Amino acid sequence: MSFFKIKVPFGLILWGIFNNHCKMPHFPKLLVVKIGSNVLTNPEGKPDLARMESIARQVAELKAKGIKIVLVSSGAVAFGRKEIQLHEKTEAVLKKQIWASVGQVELIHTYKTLFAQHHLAVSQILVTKEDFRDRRHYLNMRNCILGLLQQGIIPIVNENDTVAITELMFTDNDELASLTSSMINADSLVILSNVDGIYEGPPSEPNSKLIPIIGSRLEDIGQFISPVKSSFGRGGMLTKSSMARKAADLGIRVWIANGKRDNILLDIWEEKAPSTFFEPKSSKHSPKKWLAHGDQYFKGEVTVNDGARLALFSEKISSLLPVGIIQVKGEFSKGDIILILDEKGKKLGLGKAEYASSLIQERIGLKNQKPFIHYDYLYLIQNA
Ligand SMILES: Nc1ncnc2c1ncn2[C@@H]1O[C@H](COP(=O)(O)OP(=O)(O)O)[C@@H](O)[C@H]1O
Ligand SMILES: N[C@@H](CCC(=O)OP(=O)(O)O)C(=O)O
Repeated sequence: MSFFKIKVPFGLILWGIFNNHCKMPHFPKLLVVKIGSNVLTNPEGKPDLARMESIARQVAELKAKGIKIVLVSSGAVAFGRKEIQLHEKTEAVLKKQIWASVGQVELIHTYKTLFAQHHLAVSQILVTKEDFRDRRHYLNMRNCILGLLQQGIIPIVNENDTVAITELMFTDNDELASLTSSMINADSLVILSNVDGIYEGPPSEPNSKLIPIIGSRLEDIGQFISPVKSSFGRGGMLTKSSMARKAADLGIRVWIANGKRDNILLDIWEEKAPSTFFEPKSSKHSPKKWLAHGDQYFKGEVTVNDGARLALFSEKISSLLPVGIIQVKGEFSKGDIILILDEKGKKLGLGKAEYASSLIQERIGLKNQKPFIHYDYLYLIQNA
Protein backbone atom coordinates (compact mmCIF):
# COMPACT_ATOMS: atom_id res chain seq x y z
CA MET A 1 0.00 0.00 0.00
CA SER A 2 1.45 3.26 -1.16
CA PHE A 3 0.33 5.04 2.05
CA PHE A 4 2.89 3.10 4.11
CA LYS A 5 5.64 3.98 1.63
CA ILE A 6 5.38 7.71 2.32
CA LYS A 7 8.37 8.71 4.40
CA VAL A 8 7.49 11.04 7.25
CA PRO A 9 10.45 12.55 9.15
CA PHE A 10 10.61 11.14 12.69
CA GLY A 11 10.88 14.65 14.13
CA LEU A 12 7.61 15.56 12.47
CA ILE A 13 5.86 12.56 14.06
CA LEU A 14 7.19 13.57 17.47
CA TRP A 15 6.09 17.15 16.85
CA GLY A 16 2.64 15.84 15.83
CA ILE A 17 2.32 13.72 18.98
CA PHE A 18 3.55 16.59 21.16
CA ASN A 19 1.32 19.11 19.45
CA ASN A 20 -1.69 16.81 19.72
CA HIS A 21 -0.93 16.20 23.36
CA CYS A 22 -0.78 19.96 23.99
CA LYS A 23 -4.12 20.46 22.27
CA MET A 24 -5.76 17.69 24.34
CA PRO A 25 -8.23 19.30 26.69
CA HIS A 26 -7.07 19.03 30.30
CA PHE A 27 -10.50 19.07 31.87
CA PRO A 28 -10.68 19.57 35.62
CA LYS A 29 -12.41 17.20 38.03
CA LEU A 30 -13.39 19.73 40.67
CA LEU A 31 -13.55 23.31 39.46
CA VAL A 32 -14.24 26.64 41.14
CA VAL A 33 -15.34 29.49 38.86
CA LYS A 34 -15.24 33.02 40.28
CA ILE A 35 -17.46 35.48 38.45
CA GLY A 36 -16.77 39.19 38.99
CA SER A 37 -19.57 41.77 39.18
CA ASN A 38 -18.47 43.25 35.88
CA VAL A 39 -19.00 39.98 34.05
CA LEU A 40 -22.62 39.89 35.20
CA THR A 41 -23.47 43.49 34.40
CA ASN A 42 -23.47 45.59 31.25
CA PRO A 43 -21.66 48.95 30.97
CA GLU A 44 -24.72 50.74 32.43
CA GLY A 45 -24.47 48.50 35.49
CA LYS A 46 -27.66 46.57 34.69
CA PRO A 47 -27.73 42.75 34.98
CA ASP A 48 -26.43 41.21 31.74
CA LEU A 49 -28.89 38.34 31.37
CA ALA A 50 -27.50 37.13 28.05
CA ARG A 51 -24.04 36.75 29.66
CA MET A 52 -25.47 34.90 32.66
CA GLU A 53 -27.44 32.65 30.32
CA SER A 54 -24.25 31.86 28.42
CA ILE A 55 -22.35 31.09 31.64
CA ALA A 56 -25.16 28.79 32.81
CA ARG A 57 -25.07 26.94 29.46
CA GLN A 58 -21.29 26.50 29.63
CA VAL A 59 -21.41 25.30 33.24
CA ALA A 60 -24.15 22.82 32.27
CA GLU A 61 -21.95 21.53 29.41
CA LEU A 62 -18.99 21.07 31.74
CA LYS A 63 -21.21 19.34 34.29
CA ALA A 64 -22.43 16.96 31.60
CA LYS A 65 -18.78 15.90 31.18
CA GLY A 66 -18.76 14.84 34.86
CA ILE A 67 -16.95 17.94 36.16
CA LYS A 68 -18.02 19.13 39.62
CA ILE A 69 -18.41 22.89 39.74
CA VAL A 70 -18.73 25.49 42.48
CA LEU A 71 -19.46 29.11 41.56
CA VAL A 72 -18.20 32.03 43.61
CA SER A 73 -20.35 34.83 42.30
CA SER A 74 -20.19 38.54 43.02
CA GLY A 75 -23.01 40.77 41.82
CA ALA A 76 -25.30 41.21 44.84
CA VAL A 77 -24.47 44.91 45.28
CA ALA A 78 -24.64 45.60 41.55
CA PHE A 79 -28.03 43.83 41.26
CA GLY A 80 -29.40 45.60 44.37
CA ARG A 81 -28.31 49.02 43.16
CA LYS A 82 -30.50 48.62 40.10
CA GLU A 83 -33.51 47.52 42.19
CA ILE A 84 -33.49 50.09 44.99
CA GLN A 85 -32.81 53.81 44.80
CA LEU A 86 -31.28 55.08 48.04
CA HIS A 87 -30.95 58.65 49.17
CA GLU A 88 -27.40 59.85 48.51
CA LYS A 89 -27.09 60.80 52.19
CA THR A 90 -27.54 57.16 53.24
CA GLU A 91 -24.36 56.04 54.96
CA ALA A 92 -22.02 54.17 52.55
CA VAL A 93 -21.77 50.92 54.55
CA LEU A 94 -25.52 50.78 55.10
CA LYS A 95 -26.06 51.42 51.39
CA LYS A 96 -23.89 48.43 50.53
CA GLN A 97 -25.68 46.25 53.08
CA ILE A 98 -29.13 47.18 51.74
CA TRP A 99 -28.15 46.69 48.11
CA ALA A 100 -26.41 43.39 48.81
CA SER A 101 -29.33 42.13 50.87
CA VAL A 102 -31.85 42.98 48.14
CA GLY A 103 -29.56 42.14 45.23
CA GLN A 104 -28.52 38.69 46.47
CA VAL A 105 -32.16 37.53 46.20
CA GLU A 106 -32.33 38.70 42.60
CA LEU A 107 -28.89 37.28 41.77
CA ILE A 108 -29.69 33.79 43.06
CA HIS A 109 -33.18 33.86 41.58
CA THR A 110 -31.68 34.65 38.17
CA TYR A 111 -29.18 31.79 38.48
CA LYS A 112 -31.96 29.45 39.64
CA THR A 113 -34.11 30.30 36.61
CA LEU A 114 -31.24 30.01 34.14
CA PHE A 115 -29.88 26.72 35.50
CA ALA A 116 -33.40 25.25 35.67
CA GLN A 117 -33.46 25.48 31.87
CA HIS A 118 -30.67 22.87 31.98
CA HIS A 119 -32.45 20.84 34.70
CA LEU A 120 -29.84 21.85 37.25
CA ALA A 121 -30.48 22.94 40.83
CA VAL A 122 -28.49 25.67 42.57
CA SER A 123 -27.88 26.44 46.24
CA GLN A 124 -26.78 29.59 48.05
CA ILE A 125 -23.89 29.76 50.52
CA LEU A 126 -23.17 33.09 52.19
CA VAL A 127 -20.02 33.30 54.27
CA THR A 128 -17.83 35.67 56.25
CA LYS A 129 -14.12 35.61 57.09
CA GLU A 130 -15.02 34.30 60.52
CA ASP A 131 -16.23 31.04 58.93
CA PHE A 132 -12.70 30.40 57.65
CA ARG A 133 -11.11 31.25 60.99
CA ASP A 134 -12.95 28.63 62.97
CA ARG A 135 -11.98 25.09 61.96
CA ARG A 136 -15.41 23.71 62.96
CA HIS A 137 -17.24 26.24 60.74
CA TYR A 138 -14.68 25.56 58.04
CA LEU A 139 -15.28 21.81 58.10
CA ASN A 140 -19.08 22.26 58.27
CA MET A 141 -18.92 24.51 55.23
CA ARG A 142 -16.68 22.07 53.35
CA ASN A 143 -18.94 19.10 54.16
CA CYS A 144 -21.98 21.04 53.00
CA ILE A 145 -20.41 22.05 49.67
CA LEU A 146 -19.11 18.52 49.02
CA GLY A 147 -22.56 17.13 49.94
CA LEU A 148 -24.27 19.50 47.50
CA LEU A 149 -21.85 18.47 44.75
CA GLN A 150 -22.53 14.82 45.49
CA GLN A 151 -26.24 15.56 44.85
CA GLY A 152 -25.43 17.20 41.52
CA ILE A 153 -26.39 20.66 42.86
CA ILE A 154 -24.37 23.77 41.94
CA PRO A 155 -23.29 25.66 45.08
CA ILE A 156 -23.14 29.42 44.55
CA VAL A 157 -20.96 31.11 47.15
CA ASN A 158 -20.85 34.82 47.95
CA GLU A 159 -19.73 36.93 50.86
CA ASN A 160 -22.47 37.67 53.39
CA ASP A 161 -22.26 41.41 52.74
CA THR A 162 -24.95 42.29 55.26
CA VAL A 163 -22.84 40.92 58.12
CA ALA A 164 -19.35 41.27 56.73
CA ILE A 165 -18.40 44.88 57.21
CA THR A 166 -14.95 46.35 57.93
CA GLU A 167 -12.70 43.81 59.66
CA LEU A 168 -15.03 40.89 58.90
CA MET A 169 -14.72 41.51 55.17
CA PHE A 170 -12.70 39.48 52.66
CA THR A 171 -10.44 41.70 50.56
CA ASP A 172 -12.82 40.72 47.76
CA ASN A 173 -14.41 37.63 46.23
CA ASP A 174 -11.09 36.64 44.62
CA GLU A 175 -9.87 35.92 48.13
CA LEU A 176 -13.08 34.00 48.87
CA ALA A 177 -12.65 31.99 45.64
CA SER A 178 -9.06 31.12 46.50
CA LEU A 179 -10.07 30.06 50.04
CA THR A 180 -13.00 28.02 48.71
CA SER A 181 -10.80 26.23 46.14
CA SER A 182 -8.29 25.18 48.75
CA MET A 183 -11.02 24.26 51.25
CA ILE A 184 -12.71 21.77 48.92
CA ASN A 185 -9.43 20.58 47.36
CA ALA A 186 -10.39 21.82 43.88
CA ASP A 187 -7.84 21.03 41.17
CA SER A 188 -8.67 24.15 39.12
CA LEU A 189 -9.83 27.72 39.64
CA VAL A 190 -10.97 30.06 36.88
CA ILE A 191 -11.29 33.73 37.81
CA LEU A 192 -13.53 35.48 35.31
CA SER A 193 -13.13 39.23 34.99
CA ASN A 194 -13.66 41.79 32.23
CA VAL A 195 -10.08 41.53 30.88
CA ASP A 196 -8.27 38.60 29.21
CA GLY A 197 -5.80 38.26 32.09
CA ILE A 198 -2.82 40.16 33.47
CA TYR A 199 -1.11 42.56 31.08
CA GLU A 200 2.43 43.88 31.21
CA GLY A 201 0.93 47.35 31.74
CA PRO A 202 -2.49 49.00 31.89
CA PRO A 203 -4.75 46.89 29.62
CA SER A 204 -6.10 50.07 28.01
CA GLU A 205 -2.63 50.85 26.56
CA PRO A 206 -2.22 49.37 23.07
CA ASN A 207 1.40 48.32 23.77
CA SER A 208 0.52 46.27 26.86
CA LYS A 209 0.91 42.57 26.17
CA LEU A 210 -1.02 39.80 27.90
CA ILE A 211 1.13 37.54 30.14
CA PRO A 212 0.07 33.99 29.18
CA ILE A 213 1.88 32.06 31.95
CA ILE A 214 3.14 33.06 35.37
CA GLY A 215 5.72 30.56 36.60
CA SER A 216 5.71 28.93 40.02
CA ARG A 217 8.89 30.77 41.05
CA LEU A 218 8.02 33.92 42.93
CA GLU A 219 7.82 36.55 40.24
CA ASP A 220 7.08 40.13 41.10
CA ILE A 221 4.09 40.74 38.90
CA GLY A 222 2.92 43.58 41.15
CA GLN A 223 5.14 45.93 39.13
CA PHE A 224 2.87 45.50 36.07
CA ILE A 225 -0.41 46.06 37.81
CA SER A 226 -1.99 49.47 38.13
CA PRO A 227 -4.48 50.12 40.93
CA VAL A 228 -7.23 50.67 38.31
CA LYS A 229 -10.43 48.75 39.01
CA SER A 230 -13.45 48.12 36.85
CA SER A 231 -16.60 50.04 37.78
CA PHE A 232 -17.92 47.47 40.31
CA GLY A 233 -14.65 45.68 41.18
CA ARG A 234 -13.54 45.77 44.81
CA GLY A 235 -9.98 44.44 45.02
CA GLY A 236 -8.70 45.04 41.49
CA MET A 237 -6.09 43.01 39.61
CA LEU A 238 -3.54 43.11 42.44
CA THR A 239 -5.63 40.96 44.82
CA LYS A 240 -6.73 38.81 41.88
CA SER A 241 -3.10 38.00 41.07
CA SER A 242 -1.98 37.51 44.67
CA MET A 243 -4.94 35.23 45.42
CA ALA A 244 -4.31 33.33 42.18
CA ARG A 245 -0.66 32.89 43.21
CA LYS A 246 -1.68 31.67 46.67
CA ALA A 247 -4.01 29.04 45.24
CA ALA A 248 -1.40 27.95 42.66
CA ASP A 249 1.18 27.60 45.45
CA LEU A 250 -1.16 25.06 47.01
CA GLY A 251 -1.18 22.98 43.83
CA ILE A 252 -4.31 24.42 42.18
CA ARG A 253 -4.26 25.30 38.46
CA VAL A 254 -5.46 28.91 38.17
CA TRP A 255 -6.53 30.96 35.18
CA ILE A 256 -7.56 34.60 35.02
CA ALA A 257 -9.71 35.00 31.92
CA ASN A 258 -12.35 37.16 30.31
CA GLY A 259 -15.88 36.22 31.33
CA LYS A 260 -17.24 38.51 28.60
CA ARG A 261 -15.87 36.18 25.92
CA ASP A 262 -18.34 33.69 24.47
CA ASN A 263 -17.55 30.09 25.40
CA ILE A 264 -14.64 31.05 27.65
CA LEU A 265 -15.37 28.24 30.15
CA LEU A 266 -15.29 25.67 27.34
CA ASP A 267 -12.39 27.09 25.33
CA ILE A 268 -9.96 27.51 28.20
CA TRP A 269 -9.26 23.75 28.51
CA GLU A 270 -8.23 23.55 24.86
CA GLU A 271 -6.11 26.69 25.05
CA LYS A 272 -8.43 28.30 22.49
CA ALA A 273 -8.91 31.50 24.50
CA PRO A 274 -6.43 34.08 25.80
CA SER A 275 -5.81 33.96 29.55
CA THR A 276 -3.12 34.21 32.23
CA PHE A 277 -2.28 30.79 33.67
CA PHE A 278 -0.57 30.40 37.05
CA GLU A 279 1.68 27.36 37.14
CA PRO A 280 0.84 25.29 40.22
CA LYS A 281 3.35 24.08 42.81
CA SER A 282 3.08 20.57 44.20
CA SER A 283 -0.12 19.88 46.10
CA LYS A 284 -0.37 20.13 49.91
CA HIS A 285 -2.73 18.12 52.09
CA SER A 286 -5.94 19.81 53.26
CA PRO A 287 -5.18 21.02 56.83
CA LYS A 288 -2.03 22.70 55.50
CA LYS A 289 -4.13 24.38 52.80
CA TRP A 290 -6.49 25.73 55.45
CA LEU A 291 -3.54 27.05 57.43
CA ALA A 292 -1.75 28.50 54.41
CA HIS A 293 -4.61 30.97 54.06
CA GLY A 294 -4.57 31.71 57.77
CA ASP A 295 -2.34 34.78 57.79
CA GLN A 296 -5.35 37.01 58.41
CA TYR A 297 -7.36 34.47 60.35
CA PHE A 298 -5.21 33.65 63.37
CA LYS A 299 -6.70 34.03 66.85
CA GLY A 300 -3.47 34.07 68.87
CA GLU A 301 0.33 34.29 68.65
CA VAL A 302 3.17 32.25 70.10
CA THR A 303 6.82 33.25 70.16
CA VAL A 304 9.29 30.37 69.98
CA ASN A 305 12.95 30.24 71.00
CA ASP A 306 15.81 29.64 68.59
CA GLY A 307 16.01 25.92 69.31
CA ALA A 308 12.35 25.46 68.42
CA ARG A 309 12.77 27.55 65.26
CA LEU A 310 15.66 25.38 64.09
CA ALA A 311 13.73 22.18 64.90
CA LEU A 312 10.67 23.34 62.93
CA PHE A 313 12.75 24.14 59.83
CA SER A 314 15.04 21.09 60.07
CA GLU A 315 14.81 18.07 57.73
CA LYS A 316 13.24 16.09 60.58
CA ILE A 317 9.47 16.27 60.93
CA SER A 318 8.82 18.22 64.15
CA SER A 319 5.74 19.38 65.98
CA LEU A 320 5.87 22.52 68.13
CA LEU A 321 6.24 21.56 71.81
CA PRO A 322 5.49 23.83 74.79
CA VAL A 323 9.16 23.62 75.84
CA GLY A 324 10.14 25.78 72.85
CA ILE A 325 7.49 28.47 73.48
CA ILE A 326 8.52 31.62 75.31
CA GLN A 327 5.42 33.81 74.97
CA VAL A 328 1.71 33.42 74.21
CA LYS A 329 -0.63 36.25 73.20
CA GLY A 330 -4.38 36.38 72.68
CA GLU A 331 -7.36 34.33 73.81
CA PHE A 332 -8.07 31.25 71.76
CA SER A 333 -9.63 27.82 71.94
CA LYS A 334 -8.34 24.40 70.90
CA GLY A 335 -8.60 24.17 67.10
CA ASP A 336 -8.03 27.89 66.38
CA ILE A 337 -5.32 29.16 64.01
CA ILE A 338 -2.17 30.46 65.73
CA LEU A 339 0.61 32.61 64.28
CA ILE A 340 4.15 31.46 65.13
CA LEU A 341 6.85 34.11 65.53
CA ASP A 342 10.57 33.91 66.28
CA GLU A 343 12.27 35.90 69.03
CA LYS A 344 12.76 38.86 66.67
CA GLY A 345 9.05 38.93 65.83
CA LYS A 346 9.49 37.42 62.36
CA LYS A 347 6.55 35.31 61.10
CA LEU A 348 7.56 31.65 60.86
CA GLY A 349 4.24 30.00 60.10
CA LEU A 350 0.77 29.09 61.24
CA GLY A 351 -0.66 26.14 63.06
CA LYS A 352 -3.75 24.70 64.73
CA ALA A 353 -3.75 25.00 68.54
CA GLU A 354 -4.02 21.73 70.41
CA TYR A 355 -4.63 23.60 73.68
CA ALA A 356 -6.72 26.63 74.60
CA SER A 357 -4.79 29.81 75.53
CA SER A 358 -5.40 29.32 79.28
CA LEU A 359 -3.75 25.87 79.22
CA ILE A 360 -0.74 26.76 77.06
CA GLN A 361 -0.08 29.78 79.30
CA GLU A 362 0.40 27.31 82.16
CA ARG A 363 2.69 25.05 80.10
CA ILE A 364 5.05 27.63 78.53
CA GLY A 365 8.61 26.26 78.63
CA LEU A 366 7.61 22.94 80.23
CA LYS A 367 9.20 19.66 79.10
CA ASN A 368 7.38 16.37 78.39
CA GLN A 369 4.13 17.96 77.26
CA LYS A 370 1.83 17.09 74.33
CA PRO A 371 2.64 19.14 71.18
CA PHE A 372 0.99 22.55 71.11
CA ILE A 373 0.93 22.37 67.29
CA HIS A 374 1.08 18.97 65.65
CA TYR A 375 3.21 18.71 62.49
CA ASP A 376 0.16 17.71 60.37
CA TYR A 377 -1.42 21.03 61.30
CA LEU A 378 1.67 23.17 60.87
CA TYR A 379 2.28 25.41 57.86
CA LEU A 380 5.74 26.95 57.68
CA ILE A 381 6.38 30.08 55.66
CA GLN A 382 9.21 29.23 53.28
CA ASN A 383 12.03 31.82 53.21
CA ALA A 384 11.02 32.77 56.76
N1 LIG B 1 -1.76 44.80 34.52
C1 LIG B 1 -3.09 44.66 34.49
N2 LIG B 1 -3.63 43.66 33.74
C2 LIG B 1 -4.98 43.49 33.69
N3 LIG B 1 -5.89 44.25 34.35
C3 LIG B 1 -5.42 45.26 35.11
C4 LIG B 1 -4.00 45.50 35.22
N4 LIG B 1 -3.82 46.56 36.06
C5 LIG B 1 -5.07 46.93 36.45
N5 LIG B 1 -6.04 46.17 35.89
C6 LIG B 1 -7.50 46.38 36.09
O1 LIG B 1 -8.08 45.34 36.91
C7 LIG B 1 -9.49 45.21 36.56
C8 LIG B 1 -10.06 43.89 37.05
O2 LIG B 1 -10.16 43.87 38.46
P1 LIG B 1 -11.59 44.15 39.19
O3 LIG B 1 -12.05 45.50 38.85
O4 LIG B 1 -11.42 43.83 40.63
O5 LIG B 1 -12.52 43.08 38.46
P2 LIG B 1 -13.68 42.08 38.92
O6 LIG B 1 -14.92 42.85 39.13
O7 LIG B 1 -13.78 41.12 37.77
O8 LIG B 1 -13.23 41.37 40.18
C9 LIG B 1 -9.46 45.34 35.05
O9 LIG B 1 -10.68 45.79 34.54
C10 LIG B 1 -8.31 46.34 34.79
O10 LIG B 1 -8.80 47.64 34.55
N1 LIG C 1 -19.96 40.37 47.58
C1 LIG C 1 -19.99 41.46 46.64
C2 LIG C 1 -18.83 41.32 45.66
C3 LIG C 1 -17.58 42.01 46.06
C4 LIG C 1 -16.44 41.76 45.07
O1 LIG C 1 -15.41 41.23 45.44
O2 LIG C 1 -16.72 42.10 43.77
P1 LIG C 1 -15.77 41.76 42.50
O3 LIG C 1 -14.45 42.47 42.68
O4 LIG C 1 -16.55 42.20 41.33
O5 LIG C 1 -15.58 40.24 42.49
C5 LIG C 1 -21.27 41.42 45.82
O6 LIG C 1 -21.84 40.34 45.64
O7 LIG C 1 -21.65 42.47 45.32
